Amino acid sequence: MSFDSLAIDVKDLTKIYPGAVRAVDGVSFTVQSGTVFGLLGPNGAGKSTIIKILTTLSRPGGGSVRVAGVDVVAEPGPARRMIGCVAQQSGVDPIATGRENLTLQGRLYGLGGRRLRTQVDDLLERFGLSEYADRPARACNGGMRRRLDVAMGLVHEPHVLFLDEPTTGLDPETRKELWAEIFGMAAVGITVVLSTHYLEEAEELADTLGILDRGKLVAMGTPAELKREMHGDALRVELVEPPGEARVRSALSCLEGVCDIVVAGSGLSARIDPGTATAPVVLAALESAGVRVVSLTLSPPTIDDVYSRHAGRLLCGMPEARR
Ligand SMILES: Nc1ncnc2c1ncn2[C@@H]1O[C@H](COP(=O)(O)OP(=O)(O)OP(=O)(O)O)[C@@H](O)[C@H]1O
Repeated sequence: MSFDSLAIDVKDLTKIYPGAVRAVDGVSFTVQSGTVFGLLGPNGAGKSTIIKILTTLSRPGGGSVRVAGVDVVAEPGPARRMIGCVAQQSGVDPIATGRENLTLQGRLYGLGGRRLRTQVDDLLERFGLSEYADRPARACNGGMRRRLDVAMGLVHEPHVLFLDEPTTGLDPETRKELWAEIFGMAAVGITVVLSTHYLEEAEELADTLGILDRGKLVAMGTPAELKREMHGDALRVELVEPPGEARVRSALSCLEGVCDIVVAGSGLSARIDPGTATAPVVLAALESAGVRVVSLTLSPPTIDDVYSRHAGRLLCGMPEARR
């Protein structure tokens, strides 16, 4: 398949760090051009390592990676021209103006002359940065600086743009504006690879999601496909007091159609199938075990349920991921 349709092709990717840390353990996936791919996973799952390999900043231990048709290990130089990268840490020079930051970035890619000037002007306007064109970037607030970062990632017109947690720390309005930009990029054929801790953002933006856990790709599909794979309904129960996990598990784990039991404080969640028939059975079992219930809700699976199913062991390690 040509890179016109396949922007990323990763086969059996492995990276082992000293100390036998299998940061990436046999990961394979493809991303179609002009789509948004969201990479999710708890801390330490291997997201950054994969992004570093795909952007030529780290060499894989094994496997192959092609970005826009270019083998990133054999041809890192040409690969770099195909990709833009917006790291978590801002790459903006606070002393340089918005225009100087963009121009310098373009020069690093060998651009110059009228083409670069036009490109810089277009980006300043498109990202609402005209006001900062001739002012030092330190005058930008956090949201503006992030926009400038993203604009810098686009200055050489890459085929694939990598965004590592692009909206962390942004207010909701600025976050939504950046989402609109990301949709716009995909609409003009740029492939976007996004790593995020915000499940809502991943669901909203990504055409396809990959969920990583301990270096392995444990699930991949469109948000709708991933939710469909979850049978039954999500049950959420608010309890009068924290019940003790062992007590809840011994009451529920023998019931047919109940799985994925998670107890957190005075909250209990589980997957039940079939939903409406099993909910009364769960209530009765909790009551018999002396666990008092305040309320119970039943809902179709959400992306949070998908995530906790595949990578739930560390959900409490990334509380900001919950909506
Ligand atoms: N340079 C390194 N040397 C040794 N181990 C490393 C190195 N970089 C990452 N690791 C380990 O590799 C594993 C994957 O780390 P990675 O940073 O890729 O995960 P992540 O999913 O990006 O996590 P986070 O969301 O916290 O950034 C972790 O166990 C991490 O401790």
